[in-house]
Amino acid sequence: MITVRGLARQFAVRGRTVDAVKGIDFDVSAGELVGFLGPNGAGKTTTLRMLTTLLRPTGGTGTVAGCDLLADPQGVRRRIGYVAQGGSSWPEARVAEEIETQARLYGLSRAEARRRGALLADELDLADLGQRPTKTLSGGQRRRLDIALGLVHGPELVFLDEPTTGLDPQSRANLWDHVRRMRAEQGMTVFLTTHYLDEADALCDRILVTDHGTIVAEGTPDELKSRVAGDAVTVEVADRAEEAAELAHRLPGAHEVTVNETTVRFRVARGDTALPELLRTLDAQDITMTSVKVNRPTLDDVFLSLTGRSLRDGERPDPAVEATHAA
Ligand SMILES: Nc1ncnc2c1ncn2[C@@H]1O[C@H](COP(=O)(O)OP(=O)(O)OP(=O)(O)O)[C@@H](O)[C@H]1O
Repeated sequence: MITVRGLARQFAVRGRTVDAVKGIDFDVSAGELVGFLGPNGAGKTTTLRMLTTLLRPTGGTGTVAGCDLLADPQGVRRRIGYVAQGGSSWPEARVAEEIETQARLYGLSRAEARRRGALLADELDLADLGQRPTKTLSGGQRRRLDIALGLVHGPELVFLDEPTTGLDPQSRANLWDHVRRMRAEQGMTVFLTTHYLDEADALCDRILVTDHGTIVAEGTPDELKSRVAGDAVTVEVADRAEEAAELAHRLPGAHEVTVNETTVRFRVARGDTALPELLRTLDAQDITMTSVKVNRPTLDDVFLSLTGRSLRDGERPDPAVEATHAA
């Protein structure tokens, strides 16, 4: 459904070149729900705008929904849905009217637009809001309307740009349910960008992890997590942390042992089975353990091990580039 090879985009910013996307390759099969995960500024939106033909690549080739990205952008546009970050509804229009109007813009007959609008409103819990002006909707309702508008012409492939940014946890979980159901019922292919690890984990069949304009890893959430070797164990001791770390180091399979003041951290294949032994050895040496925590690997650990940074750090954008955006 999507094939890209060497896809690249450069921007000229104040006499210098920004490589927003640096020649990426990937494939998405029909019916897959794929997440494009990365921190702010990684190149997610730029990639999405190229795939939806809103931005011309400066390098590479691609086929989207069976049409060549460069030779047949109109064919691509006809076959896809795109839900941008900011949404695309007219503030004064009523919800039902807005869905129908956009369906008509895609060439559906009035009857078909009405039928399709009612179906989507039903599926996305918008049926009771049909007469409300779109400007009065809550964040979650508005995102559901945005998605209805992106799907109104029955696309085989839909792109969602950070669909749940700014929503509360309840609305996010609700929206995930809707996306899953619509995918299951309509057999669509979904490609979404996100910087939420839990979203990628809960929703996606497969994840492409991106950073600084390149793809640094890809796989199912479980495959990616299994790349990080073992559980993360964090032990607090009353004192003598260096000695505790030495003892932790001797546990079978323990690795990446670090000490920070009274905290000892390490990784081990099974944290739950390693702990009783650690407790015994600490006890035998009269070292008091005050707390302990075992964490299963997360996608953030994957990102950290691949890039040396946490996705949660929230990188500061490049000020020169930001200034250009604002201008
Ligand atoms: N029109 C533009 N002109 C100049 N630089 C740009 C432009 N659009 C994006 N960039 C730069 O390209 C890089 C990638 O930006 P992009 O918006 O694709 O990242 P992102 O991963 O979508 O981030 P976010 O999660 O914040 O939306 C950033 O350094 C950004 O500042």
